[in-house]
Amino acid sequence: MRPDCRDDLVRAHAFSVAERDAIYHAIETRRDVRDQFLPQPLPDDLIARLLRAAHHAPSVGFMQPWNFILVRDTAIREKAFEAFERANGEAALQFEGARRESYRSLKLEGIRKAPLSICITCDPDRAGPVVLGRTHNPRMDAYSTVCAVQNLWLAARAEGVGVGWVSIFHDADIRALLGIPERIEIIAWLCLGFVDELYGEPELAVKGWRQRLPLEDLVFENGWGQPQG
Ligand SMILES: Cc1cc2c(cc1C)N(C[C@H](O)[C@H](O)[C@H](O)COP(=O)(O)O)c1[nH]c(=O)[nH]c(=O)c1N2
Repeated sequence: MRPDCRDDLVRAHAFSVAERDAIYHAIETRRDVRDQFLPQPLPDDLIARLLRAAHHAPSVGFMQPWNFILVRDTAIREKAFEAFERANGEAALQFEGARRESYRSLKLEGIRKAPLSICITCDPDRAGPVVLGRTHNPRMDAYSTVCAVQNLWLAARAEGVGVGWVSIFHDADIRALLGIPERIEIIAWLCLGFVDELYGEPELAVKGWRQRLPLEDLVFENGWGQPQG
């Protein structure tokens, strides 16, 4: 056996079992939160840890294109909620009949209830016009910013903080509300706060909107549509 194939060497960089389990626990119990927010403000040191987690996300060419706009102000959050309501009325009309009624019964934001919102943006110019890894796909900077969102979301789960992503807006409304320049892309509006409970499964699944797909149907091998052997 080659010495570098010894099991203890191959696994030298793995976490301990307890650490590994904690990571999977955070991943599997992370939830999108809409209605379970408590009003207590989040401590500054906790918010700093969440932002640090987000800032340690991978990014194309290490461009770190993100900014984080913290919105605690009640009047601004109220205006964001009004923007959501306008867009949500339009969204409901995309569905017909019972599905529309079902959509209307869902709560799809926690903007007013959560004590903190964070708008996460992407600056495409952060690292100059030519970015290592972005040349053939300009969306890579946005994808990087989404990685930051997910880091924050998982760290929040570990901290007992609920996060809800709200995307039912016209960008122009949020841009005007927060003074975001045209060249900056709005990636996410996140609602954050401590929670009184968390769903064990996605709320949309619990409420019958849509179920988790079987993983085996989504995994191919060596080509599109080829099931695993
Ligand atoms: C890009 C993006 C955008 C949105 C979301 C997610 C993501 C990734 N989600 C949350 C989404 O509904 C939720 O993640 C799924 O239903 C799965 O549930 P869990 O996140 O596992 O609880 C979401 N939820 C909601 O109530 N209103 C919204 O506008 C959005 N927008």
